[in-house]
Amino acid sequence: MIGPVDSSKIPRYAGPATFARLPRLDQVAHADVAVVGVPFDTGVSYRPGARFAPSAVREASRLLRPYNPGLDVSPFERVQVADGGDIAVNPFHIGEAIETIEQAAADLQAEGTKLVTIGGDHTIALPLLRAVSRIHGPVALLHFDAHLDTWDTYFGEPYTHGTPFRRAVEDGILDTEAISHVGTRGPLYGKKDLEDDRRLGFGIVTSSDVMRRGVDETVDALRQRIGSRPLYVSIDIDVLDPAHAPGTGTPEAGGMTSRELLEIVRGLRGLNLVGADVVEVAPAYDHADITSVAASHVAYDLVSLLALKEGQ
Ligand SMILES: N=C(N)NCCCC(=O)O
Ligand SMILES: [Zn+2]
Ligand SMILES: [Zn+2]
Repeated sequence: MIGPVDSSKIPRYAGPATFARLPRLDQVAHADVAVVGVPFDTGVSYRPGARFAPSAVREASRLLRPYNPGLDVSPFERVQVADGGDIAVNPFHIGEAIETIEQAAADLQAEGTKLVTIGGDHTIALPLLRAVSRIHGPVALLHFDAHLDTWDTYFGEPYTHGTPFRRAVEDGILDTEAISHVGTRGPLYGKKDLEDDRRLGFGIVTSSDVMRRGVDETVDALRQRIGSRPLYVSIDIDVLDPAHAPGTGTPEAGGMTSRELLEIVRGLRGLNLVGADVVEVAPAYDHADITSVAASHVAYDLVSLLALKEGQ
């Protein structure tokens, strides 16, 4: 196993950044888990800039340490984890970008590598789900987000960051017995948004539900719905309150704390996780790397969950 650069020997701020100072994919014979950037933000409806998230999150991940006490695992000793670099996506053509992302993710997964991707805007969840469903069939989905992202079109366009999960249901790549939004809040276009969303099969745990029920009850309910199904986790960083994640494109007041999000993610231990993404970090709106640090820690916990599962 090739682990991260030892920060007790080489200062953690030295050298080019890979996620958690891990080796690059081309420096290992095989990776069980890869962290891959998808610098694409052509699908946004408001503030742009998520294309810069992969490099900002890598920079913010320099302080991650190799033992994860929250999950009692040293993920980089348990399985080979590597930084897969960025997928080179066309910023001028959303349709082509979606195809490139699906193919790149499918190629990596064909080698037996599980992916944690760093967006990019939420458009990228669609091709990533398409790629995992090629292997696993329809997957359960846990979607952490202030937004539903099940709207139909924006300006007549079907592929945007507000529409990936409607397209995914239409594609038949989600197991609609087990798809949930977590952290939903904020104004909608109309009540119909919620009716359409329910008709697609989604369950909703709002941000207020999390606050009222607490982490443990929330986790229990989510786990029951998911069972042993293959599970994909998509985390829009705007699920966090703007106080915890100012650096994002469509912020909504009244969100979860980063502590709540991390605890819920850790509560997914033992489930059949097959892939995950962390999207919508927009570094230009960030302050003191608050958002990139939160995203790097969430990604670290997702990698740890995969390491626990893959290293069995
Ligand atoms: N941040 C994501 N993924 N979607 C937000 C879309 C909200 C809107 O423009 O109405
Ligand atoms: Zn969102
Ligand atoms: Zn979203």
